Amino acid sequence: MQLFDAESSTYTYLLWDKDTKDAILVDPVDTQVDRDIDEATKLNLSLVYGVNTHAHADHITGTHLLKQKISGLKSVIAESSGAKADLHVVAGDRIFFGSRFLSVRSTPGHTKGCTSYVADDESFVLTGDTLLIGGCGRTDFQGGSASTLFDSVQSQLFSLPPTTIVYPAHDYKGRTSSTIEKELDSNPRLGKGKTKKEFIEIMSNLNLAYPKKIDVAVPANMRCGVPDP
Ligand SMILES: N[C@@H](CCC(=O)N[C@@H](CSS)C(=O)NCC(=O)O)C(=O)O
Ligand SMILES: [Fe+2]
Repeated sequence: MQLFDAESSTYTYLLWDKDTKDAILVDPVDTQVDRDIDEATKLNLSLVYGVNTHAHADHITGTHLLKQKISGLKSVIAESSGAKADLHVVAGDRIFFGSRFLSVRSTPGHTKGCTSYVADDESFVLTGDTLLIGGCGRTDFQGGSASTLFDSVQSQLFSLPPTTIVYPAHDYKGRTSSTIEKELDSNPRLGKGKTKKEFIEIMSNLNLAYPKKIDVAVPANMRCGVPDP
């Protein structure tokens, strides 16, 4: 299930095993944790993990609040993020919920710890801010690198089956999903025909304002969403 936070344009994903009802939330937002828990409760699910694709810069993750509200729930993030969590994952790991799992792919570039999570049957991939619909995450802070992001997308995401559905952590234009094929064919920043040199040039001329909450969000997210003491 895809859930949306309008303030930060963030997509949160609720995934579950339909037999065991074990469930996980990927990229929960602090202000939406009660909504997320309500959705899980309505479906009689048991939340086992709160997973982040990276230490977000634009909002505080909901993993800290989820841990406070759901007994036994564990937070998860990539070891390479340097952020605190109960469980640190590396490329090739599997995050199980019931008999279903997500495979961990390391996709640095937007941040140095960015991770994408691929469904066990490769039917979809949660790309975080690495690959957005018709775009990609910015590379101008948190150890970002356009060269690294280009390599991550080419090697770790464009190698997935063309039919794999792309579910990003954000969209700012109301779009909900894409596919690997569509992004390969027509992503204007790094789709077919775009060289790494062209991509680096594009990324160095985005001229985006810094996220409004960056100074609060990044330190909190490095503590798994614990707000400033
Ligand atoms: N205006 C928003 C922040 C928008 C932004 O910078 N988005 C990030 C993803 S959140 S770290 C991004 O990578 N955008 C790429 C793009 O091309 O838009 C705010 O103030 O929070
Ligand atoms: Fe981000």
